[in-house]
Amino acid sequence: MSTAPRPTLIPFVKGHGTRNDFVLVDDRAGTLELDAQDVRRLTDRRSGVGADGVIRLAPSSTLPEGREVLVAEPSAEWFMDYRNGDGTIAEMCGNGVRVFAAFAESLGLADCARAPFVVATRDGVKRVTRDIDGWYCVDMGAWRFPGGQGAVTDGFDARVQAAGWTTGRPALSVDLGNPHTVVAISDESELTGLDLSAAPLVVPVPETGTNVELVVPLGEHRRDDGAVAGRVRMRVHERGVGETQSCGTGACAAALAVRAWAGAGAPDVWFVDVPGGTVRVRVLASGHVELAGPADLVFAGTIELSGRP
Ligand SMILES: N[C@@H](CCC[C@H](N)C(=O)O)C(=O)O
Repeated sequence: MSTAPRPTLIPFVKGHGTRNDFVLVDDRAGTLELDAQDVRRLTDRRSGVGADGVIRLAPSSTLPEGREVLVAEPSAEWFMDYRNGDGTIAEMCGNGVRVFAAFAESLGLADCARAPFVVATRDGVKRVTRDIDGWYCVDMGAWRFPGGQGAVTDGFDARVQAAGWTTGRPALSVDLGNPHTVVAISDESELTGLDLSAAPLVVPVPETGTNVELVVPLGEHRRDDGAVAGRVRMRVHERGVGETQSCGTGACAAALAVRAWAGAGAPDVWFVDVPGGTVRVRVLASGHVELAGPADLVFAGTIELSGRP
């Protein structure tokens, strides 16, 4: 075991995507070990930087999951090592991967307006581009309803009970690499008034936990280009974090669930309004789903990580 003291002054950049916020750490050397306690220290909103999660940028070759990705996609040089605020590891983060791309651009590792940036994640490869409005578009890959075709036919395979509800309501599980459970709320004032300070109960209890999206379908509208798009309002309680202002994989899950409930002929493009802004979800003919939205880097600093109890 090495006796060399690890560096305790960690430079970081703070970023967010529709106010889902992250501490970004540049570990191009691939030598920084962040444990769960470090993550909780970084994300603490009073004694740390404050964020929903931590994202470490590291060479894919330095992590087993990264090496696995490199076999299939040798250009996926950089790995998005995402951790929830409570220190747990999650497979994927949709807002995070956009912010990761903006961070990589700031380090000169990518130019998403010129060529897709190929990111290695625990959910495989994600390709990120930047459009003329400055939004980052991510091919999030394949998605599925774990309840199978039955879930699509019946529309539901689970029940969710939020605080104040006397009983569970029908919900749909959606797998975006990480787990989601989507429940529809009929009116916006009920959604606004919901107490999400505790995780809603989900039955059957998901083995590895779940992110819960509470959504109000807002109907469909014709856009200027003639295409029809759907709109959804959403609040989310994230596994390993609590209520957040936005969740990119959650927005994809919400759009996919509402589209399935709407039945044949439902639009492929959905705008998802979250407390922190709006993102766009597009269901692609390839069977993949695309997430688009802003990504902002807001400040940089250095934080002391020593003095662990
Ligand atoms: N905010 C993220 C999702 C982060 C991971 C999630 N909390 C989980 O544990 O699965 C997003 O934008 O997708």
